[in-house]
Amino acid sequence: MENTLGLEIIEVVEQAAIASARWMGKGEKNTADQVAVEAMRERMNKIYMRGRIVIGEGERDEAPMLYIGEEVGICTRTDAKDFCNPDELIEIDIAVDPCEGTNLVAYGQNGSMAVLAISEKGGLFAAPDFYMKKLAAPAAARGHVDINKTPTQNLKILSECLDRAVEELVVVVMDRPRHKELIQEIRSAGARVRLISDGDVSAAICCAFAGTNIHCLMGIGAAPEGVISAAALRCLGGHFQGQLIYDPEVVKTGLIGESKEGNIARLKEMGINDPDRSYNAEELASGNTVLFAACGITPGTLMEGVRFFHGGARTQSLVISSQSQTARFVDTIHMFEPTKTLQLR
Ligand SMILES: O=C(COP(=O)(O)O)[C@@H](O)[C@H](O)[C@H](O)[C@H](O)COP(=O)(O)O
Ligand SMILES: [Mn+2]
Ligand SMILES: [Mn+2]
Repeated sequence: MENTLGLEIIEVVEQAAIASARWMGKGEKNTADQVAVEAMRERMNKIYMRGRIVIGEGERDEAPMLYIGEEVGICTRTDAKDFCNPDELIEIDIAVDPCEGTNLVAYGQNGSMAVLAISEKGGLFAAPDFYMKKLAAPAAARGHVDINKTPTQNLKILSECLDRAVEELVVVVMDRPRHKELIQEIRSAGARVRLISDGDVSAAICCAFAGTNIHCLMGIGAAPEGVISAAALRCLGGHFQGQLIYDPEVVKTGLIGESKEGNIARLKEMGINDPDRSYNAEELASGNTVLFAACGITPGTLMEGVRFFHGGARTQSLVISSQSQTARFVDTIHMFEPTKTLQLR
C-alpha cells in the first residue's frame, strides 16, 4: 500500500493545503474549508485505487463532497474497466479532514493542516459525528497512562515514564468551558497547560515527538479527529485512547444530537452497544497497514505552512507508515508556471 499510494497521498494533502492556504487570513472559514475539500477530492479521483470515505464531511445530504460512503479513485468509476482491473486492487478506507482547523486558517493562526489516514477496508473505526474524550502521550507512556484514571494519576505516571517532574510536563487542552475543572486539576497537580483554540490532531501527534515541548493531550474534541489522531499515534507507537462523548451537557459547545438518550439510541443503531467503552489506538486504527499524511496549511509545531512565491509554492508534509515504520517529513516545491527563481528555503 505504501509503495503504490505513499506519494499519491502526499500530493492529496499538499493540494488541499495549497488551496486552503490561498484563503489564509481572509476571515472566511467555510471557503477555506470548501476549497480544501474540492482539491482533495479532485486529486484523490486521479489515483488508481478503490477508495471509500469512512470519515469525511458528514452524511451525503449535508455534504456535497467527500461524504461518508463516497467512493473515490479512478477504479471506482463506472467505466473503471477501461483504466484498471478493479478486482486486482484492494479496497481502501479513508478518513479525511481536508482543513483541520478552519478557524485557524481563516484568522491566520498557527496549527492548521490538511490531513488523512488510510487503511485496508474495515481498518479504521467509522466514528460517528460525536465528541470524544482523548488522551495522547509519548511512546514511553503507552499502556501506562489510562483514560479511565484521573488527570492527577496520569500526570504522575507520565512523569515516571518520561523521567521528569510533573512541573516539567506540558499538557495541551482545548480552550473550552467544558474543560474548566480539567484545567484546574492539571494545574493543581503541578503540570503546565497549553490552551489551544482549535486543532487537536496536531496536538495529539506532537505528543509522540520529543522536542515539541508537548507531553500530553487531555480533554474532549471531535470524534472523527480522534480516529485520525489514533492512526498517526498507532504508526508512531505513541499512546492514544478515545471515549465517545454523547451527552450534550458534558460537551457544552457544538452540536451533538438532541439528547443524551437520543444519542445513545443512535450509537446502538450503529452497533455501538457500550457507549462508554474506551478505545485504544490499535482499535481505532486496526488495519494491518495504516498510512497517515498531513500537510501544513498555516505554520505549526510539526510542519511549516504553505509559502507562496512568484509562480509557485513550497509545502511541508508528514507521512507516517505502519508498514515501513517511518515518519517522513517531505518538503516540496510546486511550480505552477515557469518561475523566475526557486526558493531553496
Ligand atoms: O479544532 C478542531 C476543528 O476542526 P475543523 O472543524 O475541522 O476545523 C478540531 O481539532 C477539534 O477536534 C474539534 O472539531 C472541536 O473540538 C469540536 O468543536 P468545539 O465544539 O468547538 O469544541
Ligand atoms: Mn477538524
Ligand atoms: Mn475540517
